[in-house]
Amino acid sequence: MKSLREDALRIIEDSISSVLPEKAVEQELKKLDLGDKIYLVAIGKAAWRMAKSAKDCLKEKVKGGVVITKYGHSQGPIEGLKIYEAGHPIPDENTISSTKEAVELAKGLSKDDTMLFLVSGGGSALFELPVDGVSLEDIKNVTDMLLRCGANIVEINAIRKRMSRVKGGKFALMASPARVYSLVLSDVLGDRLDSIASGPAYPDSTRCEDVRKIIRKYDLKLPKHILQSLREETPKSLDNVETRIIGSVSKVCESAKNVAVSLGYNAMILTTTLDCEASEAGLFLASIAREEVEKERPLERPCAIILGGETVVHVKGTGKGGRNQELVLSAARGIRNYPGVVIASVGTDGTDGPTDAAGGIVDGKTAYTLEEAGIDIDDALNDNDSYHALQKVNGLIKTGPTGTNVNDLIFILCDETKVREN
Ligand SMILES: Nc1ncnc2c1ncn2[C@@H]1O[C@H](COP(=O)(O)OP(=O)(O)OP(=O)(O)O)[C@@H](O)[C@H]1O
Ligand SMILES: O=C(O)[C@H](O)CO
Ligand SMILES: [Mg+2]
Repeated sequence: MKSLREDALRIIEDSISSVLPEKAVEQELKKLDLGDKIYLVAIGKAAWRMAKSAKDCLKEKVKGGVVITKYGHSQGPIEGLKIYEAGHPIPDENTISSTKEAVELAKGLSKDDTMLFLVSGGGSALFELPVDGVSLEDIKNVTDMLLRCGANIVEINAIRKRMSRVKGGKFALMASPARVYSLVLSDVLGDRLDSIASGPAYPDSTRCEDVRKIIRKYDLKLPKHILQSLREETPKSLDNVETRIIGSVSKVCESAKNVAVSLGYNAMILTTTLDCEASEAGLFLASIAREEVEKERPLERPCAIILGGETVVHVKGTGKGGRNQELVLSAARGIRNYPGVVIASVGTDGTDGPTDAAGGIVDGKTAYTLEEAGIDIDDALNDNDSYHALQKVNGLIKTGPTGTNVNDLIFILCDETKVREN
């Protein structure tokens, strides 16, 4: 063990590195025998990096492929693969033209071929070919409406799947009789495989009646021809697909736990689906930390209590910040004068809200130091200005873009300092 802060930063660095797409793809491919006629399709924000790693591992066994990622996310040519960039979060013409290439490739496969399908978050916007009677313009309009209405990703994607010829398991059907191996980097809490990138190669668990409920719940005003497309049911089973999750918030949490144990902490994972309001989560974490110091539970100290998830912020102020920064700033109020406690929270993609920080870190001195500097934490939270407050107390964590995206890692570290200081 070093200082709580140093250990916290080490836990963050090592656990994020365990879910970098390159490493995760390589580790999984080493375990699989995909034959020597492999065709690759990669979609999502991590598509280029996943495809590069796969090509480096499988070399000339890869006979061709298509990579579709967000503008600015590809890093040059990969031999033998076609690389495309397209619109995100709203699809555009390039989404359609590059998806057509992937569809042509899939339809041309025979039973001796294998498709390696690499999936990451953002895939819903980047991989799209509308069903007959639905235009790109329709897809753009409905996507915009869905992103604004407050529906969650499972609900949004239940609708997108039905307007699409490739989502909701339909892409895997096109590749039949070839086998499809799908490696997935999850950005959906609970790792619902049919929701991640709208599950192009996974049986859909949502039904048309769910879609009707979602339309009513958010009072969506959709044109008749769109409603018509939403009546078509999606595949409920696929017999040519195998799927592995190679990165997720659960994996980051497991890895954080292992690093904490190796540094000498007793460690546990409390949840991997934290999804409440960020400032409430901060207060809750602070109360757990106090329980540790005062009552030595749930773990014996020194200890690490680890959570994964994605909290939400209803932005009302005009300040600068992100959900992770807001969570720890809120927590600082509850661990005031507890010297043996640190609470940290980071987005694994290295970006927390519209800021250059990945998240934040606070300890028992943070609240006091802010007061000395004339900053009121409640005022800062009300103005959603966590960035500037944390900046004053060396509380920002900056990693730069990490190249992965598997939600957020949040944890408490407690050492054996017995008492609360006054
Ligand atoms: N001043 C602020 N304080 C706190 N949170 C904010 C502030 N401004 C924006 N946000 C939050 O930041 C969120 C966007 O953050 P971020 O870019 O990390 O998104 P994301 O959900 O991680 O998306 P992606 O999947 O593209 O990584 C918004 O949903 C909003 O709630
Ligand atoms: O692309 C999507 O649908 C989201 O990123 C969830 O995977
Ligand atoms: Mg993010």
